Amino acid sequence: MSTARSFDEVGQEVSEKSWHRAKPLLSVRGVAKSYDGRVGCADVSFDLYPGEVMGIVGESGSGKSTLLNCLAGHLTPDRGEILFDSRAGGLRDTQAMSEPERRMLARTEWAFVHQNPRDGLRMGVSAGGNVGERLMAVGARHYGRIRASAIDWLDRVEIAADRVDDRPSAFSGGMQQRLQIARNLVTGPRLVFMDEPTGGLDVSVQARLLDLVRGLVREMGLSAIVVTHDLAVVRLLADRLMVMKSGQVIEAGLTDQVLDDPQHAYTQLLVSSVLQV
Ligand SMILES: Nc1ncnc2c1ncn2[C@@H]1O[C@H](COP(=O)(O)OP(=O)(O)OP(=O)(O)O)[C@@H](O)[C@H]1O
Repeated sequence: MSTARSFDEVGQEVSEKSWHRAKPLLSVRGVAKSYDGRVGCADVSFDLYPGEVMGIVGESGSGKSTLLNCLAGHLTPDRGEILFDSRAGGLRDTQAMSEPERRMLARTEWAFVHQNPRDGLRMGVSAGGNVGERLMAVGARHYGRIRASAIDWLDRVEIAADRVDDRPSAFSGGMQQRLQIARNLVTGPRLVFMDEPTGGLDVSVQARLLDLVRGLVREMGLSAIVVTHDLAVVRLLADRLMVMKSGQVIEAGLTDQVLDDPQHAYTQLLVSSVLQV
């Protein structure tokens, strides 16, 4: 059997190596998930590099959430492989991990920002408690330092220190979302999954939140996977983009390239429908 590779394969490998100069943080190969025969997502493969933000766009029902939940370990794919280059144990097959190992990964190296802050916050616990308990979950014990860290993180997400003892239910939607982000980032994760992070917010609140997220992602060198139906969100946040339709990735590439020169008719429709608004 010949082991020779085509010119394209070698060229792609060389250009990826020189472009990223790093090992992928997350490698996804052939991930598929169906619900009683209905396709959720099918045969999705990509690499995510350290410090890179990948956007996933597509219309409602195209499989974005199914894919994100498979990647984050909330759903078990029917097929495929998800490898994560963990700080603790090097390259790990996330599906082969035990449940406690996966929970530890989710607390330390991963974060998940839900569309609805209520799904990612403890509404009965103070703002400071929401942030501080994440530090306690990874071993912090000194009350003064935990509270100081919590106040520092509230400041980073533009929540005044005098709101530290208020419950999230006393916050606006935008503040709740910023608190959810603080709670997720306080432990210094490497990979953040975001499901429609600006969904359900007013346009002006969305813009401010996006600016904040973009600043934090850059400052912390985070890798992120952002699911959205809003092309403005990916334009601002994502380095690369995958477009999904009926569970399949139909187009992928650098965000500006895909949005400025969409190749697939469906992507062209998505882009032009936004331009007409
Ligand atoms: N729990 C479920 N049971 C059965 N079918 C499901 C379930 N969740 C999703 N699906 C189906 O899988 C397909 C993909 O849905 P998914 O929610 O992943 O899409 P999406 O792009 O995230 O949509 P939206 O933007 O509306 O959240 C759809 O046909 C949907 O009906």
